[in-house]
Formats: sequence, structure tokens, C-alpha cells
Amino acid sequence: MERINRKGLVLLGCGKMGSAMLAGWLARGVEPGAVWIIDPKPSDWLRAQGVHLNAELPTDPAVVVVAVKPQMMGDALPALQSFGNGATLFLSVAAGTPISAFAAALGAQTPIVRAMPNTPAAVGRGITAIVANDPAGADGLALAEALLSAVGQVVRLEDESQMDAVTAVSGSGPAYVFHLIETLAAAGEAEGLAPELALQLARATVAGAGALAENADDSPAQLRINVTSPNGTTAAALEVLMDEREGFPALLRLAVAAAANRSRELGQ
Ligand SMILES: NC(=O)C1=CN([C@@H]2O[C@H](COP(=O)(O)OP(=O)(O)OC[C@H]3O[C@@H](n4cnc5c(N)ncnc54)[C@H](O)[C@@H]3O)[C@@H](O)[C@H]2O)C=CC1
Ligand SMILES: O=C(O)[C@@H]1CCC=N1
Repeated sequence: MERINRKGLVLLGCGKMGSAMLAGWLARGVEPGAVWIIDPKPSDWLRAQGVHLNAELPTDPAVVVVAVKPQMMGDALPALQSFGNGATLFLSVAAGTPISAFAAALGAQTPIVRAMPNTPAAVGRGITAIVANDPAGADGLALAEALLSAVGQVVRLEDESQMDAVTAVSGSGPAYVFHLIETLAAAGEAEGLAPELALQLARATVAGAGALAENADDSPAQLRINVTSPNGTTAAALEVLMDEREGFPALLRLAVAAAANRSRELGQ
């Protein structure tokens, strides 16, 4: 973070993802005075952080982080063109937008890292996949990894083409899990539980199972088997859920494919 504090970090777009990352950086020792935010609608939280807000930018920042919606990229990038083709690293978390789109807008020699984080970053439990172009090199990847590891795990991809599948699994994945909590609670209500109790049970079950899956030596499959008594209640439920044509596997396969396809469309 020393290089950031010396040369500065510019963050374009400080909504859900931008705020989660900024909170992690500030907690890791990035000084508020080294951060410049560009966002037309800053939140109250952001205003209280002591960062430069929509102010004149430093001439040679260490990194420009791009966290606007892919659809806003065309409007937003021209303001950053002066940082292209130089030493400034561009780090984008935008879904779908390929490295080639940034290189076209900013110059072919611009160091660019494309990343896909997820919202558990807000509690330091995210996972981010990263991939870089040649001008970014090992140094750019290391800086991106240092920044993103402030909000969780980081994995490096071998090829940018993996990004659509990554987006569909871990980028969008938290939404599938939140929906699981919602629908598990609703099913509990349908079995006669009060709404608050059903939600408490569903939320704690998903959080607890997630923690167990993360920390146990057993595979998720073994952990599932550990819950399943012969001819018991879990076996009855899994017979429905694991149905090959209509169960979870087929449904998630379709959902993840839809997300990956949308990611590819965004990149057109
Ligand atoms: N929300 C998520 O789960 C994830 C989002 N992403 C990516 O992160 C990016 C941001 O998404 P969110 O934070 O969810 O969106 P958001 O809507 O919460 O934040 C976007 C921010 O950009 C600002 N903005 C709009 N136009 C701008 C402009 N011209 N210049 C500067 N700032 C501008 C908005 O005021 C807003 O604060 C997207 O590209 C998305 O694909 C990536 C992984 C996960
Ligand atoms: O829904 C989206 O497009 C973004 C990317 C991954 C999660 N949210």
C-alpha cells in the first residue's frame, strides 16, 4: 500500500462494489488523502471517509480502479484517457467488459487488470478472480492482488476467456445463495413456521453450512452425506432436489449458463 499512499488511487464509481473495496483499503492502511473518488452520487458513508471527492485528480496515480456499470463505461472512460499508455495501472471490476475495450479506449500500452469480485467483499469474505494484459505484467498483477486481498481471497486466471464462467459462479453466486435463504424460509413458512423464525433458521443454516464447507477437511459431497441418515428426512428432500431433470443440478446448470451468456453479451 506504500505505492498507493505515495502516488494515489483513483476510484471511478463508488457504489456497492467500490464502497466494499474502499472500506477494505482504508482498513489496510491506505490513507484517505491518497484516494480520489469520481462519482456523481456519493453516499453519506463515502462523504464521511475524508477522501477527495470529485476533485482535481493527481497527474500520475499508481492505480485507477473502474467500478461503474458496464453500460456507463462509454460515458465514464474518456475522463481517464490522460492516464492511458503510462505507468498507471487500470483495475476494472466491471462484468463483461473485456481488456480489449479498455485498451481501445485508453491505449494499447495501458497496464490493465480485469477482476471479478463479489459482494461478500463488504465483510472481508469476497473472492476475486484476476487476469492481466502484457503491459501490466507481474508487477500489475501483484498490485491488483494486494488491493483485492484487502477484501478476501484472490485467484489468478490463466486466460481471460474464463471470466464469463467465473462471473456466473462467484460474481453472481452470492445472489443464488441469498435466494436460497429466501426460498428456504418461504418453504418453512409453508410448513407452518412463523416468518421471523423461518428466516432465522434459514439464514443461520446457510451461514453455518457455508462456514463448515469452508473449514472442514471433508468435501461438500461428504458433508452432505454426513447429514443424510438412511431413509431419514434429508434423504426424502434430496430425492427431490437431486432429480436429474428437474432438480438443483439441472436448474443451476441453466442459471449459471444464463449468467455466463449475459457476461459474453455484455462484452460484445
Ligand atoms: N454488485 C455486484 O455483486 C458486483 C458488481 N460488479 C461490477 O461492479 C461494477 C459496479 O457495480 P455495483 O457497485 O454493483 O453498482 P452500483 O450501481 O452500486 O455502483 C455504480 C456507481 O457508479 C456511479 N456512477 C455512475 N455513472 C458514473 C460516471 N459516469 N462516473 C463515475 N461514477 C459513476 C454511480 O453513482 C454508483 O455509485 C459493475 O461494473 C459490476 O459489473 C462485479 C462483481 C460483483
Ligand atoms: O449482475 C451483474 O451483472 C454483476 C456482475 C456480477 C454480480 N453482479
